[in-house]
Amino acid sequence: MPDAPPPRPDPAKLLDRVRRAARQEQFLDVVSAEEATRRFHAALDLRPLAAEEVPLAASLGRVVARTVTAACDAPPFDRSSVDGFALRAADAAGASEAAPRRLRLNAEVLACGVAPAVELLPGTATAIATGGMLPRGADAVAMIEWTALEEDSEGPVLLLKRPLAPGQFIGFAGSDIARGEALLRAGTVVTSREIGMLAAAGHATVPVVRRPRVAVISTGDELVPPGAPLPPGGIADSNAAILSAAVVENGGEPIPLGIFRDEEAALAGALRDGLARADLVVMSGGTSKGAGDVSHRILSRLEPPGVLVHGVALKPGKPLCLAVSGRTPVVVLPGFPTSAVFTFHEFVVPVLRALAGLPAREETTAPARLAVRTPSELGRTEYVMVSLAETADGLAAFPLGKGSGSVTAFSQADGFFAIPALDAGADADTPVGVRLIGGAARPPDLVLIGSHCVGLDIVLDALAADGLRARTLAVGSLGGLAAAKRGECDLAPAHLLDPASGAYNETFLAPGLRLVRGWRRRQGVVFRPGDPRFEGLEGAAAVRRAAGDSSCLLVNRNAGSGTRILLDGLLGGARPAGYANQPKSHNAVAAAVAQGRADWGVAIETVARDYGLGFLALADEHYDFFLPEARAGRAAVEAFLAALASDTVRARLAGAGFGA
Ligand SMILES: Nc1nc2c(c(=O)[nH]1)N[C@H]1C(S)=C(S)[C@@H](COP(=O)(O)OP(=O)(O)OC[C@H]3O[C@@H](n4cnc5c(N)ncnc54)[C@H](O)[C@@H]3O)O[C@H]1N2
Ligand code: MOO
Repeated sequence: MPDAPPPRPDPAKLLDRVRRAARQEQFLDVVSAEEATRRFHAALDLRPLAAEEVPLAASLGRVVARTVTAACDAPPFDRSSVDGFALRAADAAGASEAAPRRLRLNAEVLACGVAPAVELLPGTATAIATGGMLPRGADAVAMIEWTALEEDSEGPVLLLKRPLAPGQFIGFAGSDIARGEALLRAGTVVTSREIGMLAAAGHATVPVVRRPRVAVISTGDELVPPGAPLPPGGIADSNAAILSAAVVENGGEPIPLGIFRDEEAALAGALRDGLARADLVVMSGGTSKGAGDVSHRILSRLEPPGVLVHGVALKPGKPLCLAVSGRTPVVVLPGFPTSAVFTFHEFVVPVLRALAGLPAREETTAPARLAVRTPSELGRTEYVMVSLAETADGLAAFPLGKGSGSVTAFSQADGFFAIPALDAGADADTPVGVRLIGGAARPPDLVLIGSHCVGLDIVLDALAADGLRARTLAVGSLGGLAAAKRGECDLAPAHLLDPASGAYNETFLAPGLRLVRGWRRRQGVVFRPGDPRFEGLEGAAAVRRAAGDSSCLLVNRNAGSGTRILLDGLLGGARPAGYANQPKSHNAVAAAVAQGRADWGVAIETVARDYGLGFLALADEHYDFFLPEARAGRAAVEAFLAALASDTVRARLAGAGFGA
């Protein structure tokens, strides 16, 4: 875990934002998403790129550029479809077990790949294998099982015991594929099946649409390549990774140009490079800055028509910039990862697919009911990422509530719905149409809504090993309890302390709910190891001491959390320095202490250990599960309960620091 000092804001960026806000001119001209698309498409040539001929082996997933006709027949000649004897059907007329027809056997055996040399004359037969080429004169094949062989003075004789119809057991030339027939049409995506057909019809190569090359540029002084150590304030460049992969998913070929600082010459060079090598240039970051900033100055020097849109009335995605240099689209996506990927899918993917010759992406909308009231910003169409859960009355949509900066929202969401620009929000129970992302996924076997705990991953891993897929929605203990009461989940994990009784969870039980015991989590004071203000103290004493030391900065927790209730109880009305800093998770508390932005806080022991922090125990909290009676009999719920009770899972929980 990082133990970095606090990130330093880029003063130039901040100043620029302040100036812009003061001038109230954030963007050139904020337009609707429809208008943005109209302007963009009007300036582009959206026909598929030119064709290129590629070897069959390289054609998988490519888009056929023009109609491909069969170069030869399949099968290429009339052939036998059984092992037996080629003959004339007329010679088999009236044949039976009792009165077999006698045919003279020709001195030729037509194995596969043998060109017949002997013409089949009336009254004769030629041995032929499955796939063998029919000799001239033959019009049917008798299965070997219907025949017997004899020898007379003139040589071998075939006894045929059944009559045959003309054409019987013959696969005629061109009956599967006829030479000149259209095999594949433009726009077909090549799969293994198409490749087999092309090979059979005599093609070693196939004409496909050239893949649009997309230059991907990340901008930002804070960015580092994924996996590289994060300096203070550093952020992994996830946009380039997700955008490059999405380019491939939509028929393009990414050209990752890397990370560029907000430095005019370097960025201008990267853009020139992108324009020279690619059919489309996608940059991300630095676009919400006002006129006069680096990317703005660079884009203003594009060939006409240049910048078409800067600012779209939607969320996420307001600062999107759409430009065209000559015929090449240049798009600057917002830096925030959810905004970047969302606007990429809305504005860039349709262009990319058109250039790649792919049909527009299929979109499925599922009707659902909004689970909780969701506020939204007036003046912008807001797209809300949601997870779906099945209930007795259809689907319930849970907003992920992670914001534009999230790197997980787009991959964890099942879809999104829109709140119109003129609404300030949508009430709970509003019917919404959820546009599904990534097609209609199989619904999970088990839905857990409530508080998250790393211990839960241990139980769910055991279920996954048995092929059961669980979905967890972290909405906090109270949110989970409400969802359980509404029947929206199978289990609601919670750690709710009743301050009056000191008991966990029990007193929150409601009719129709059952309480399943989970595990205990040790809560305690976290501090940087070696800090003499804490080392060696007992938990409650450390709280008292720190609360009385104004140089000792606290990181608190949000109201309503079990941890906050515990801490408030111990503080007995004291308000130590830092009390107003109230993040919503154990990890945020640990990160603040580890990075030196605070000196102490209260978190669970496993998290303290993960961040390499010192820990002084305060209390054991119970992490349990509310189970709606109506869901109790479900096989996946039974499996969860069995896993929870199993020795292996219990041992793993204990190993991770969770008590029985
Ligand atoms: N005072 C105002 N502040 C902001 C406004 C505003 O109107 N007034 N707009 C907000 C909106 S909306 C968005 S969206 C963001 C977008 O800002 P930028 O496009 O200028 O992006 P940056 O400032 O460069 O970065 C924002 C954020 O995203 C992270 N980032 C950037 N690139 C990447 C990358 N390649 N991989 C991962 N993460 C990336 C960056 O570190 C920042 O945290 O601005 C709001 N602010
Ligand atoms: O438009 Mo920004 O994308 O709201 O977050």
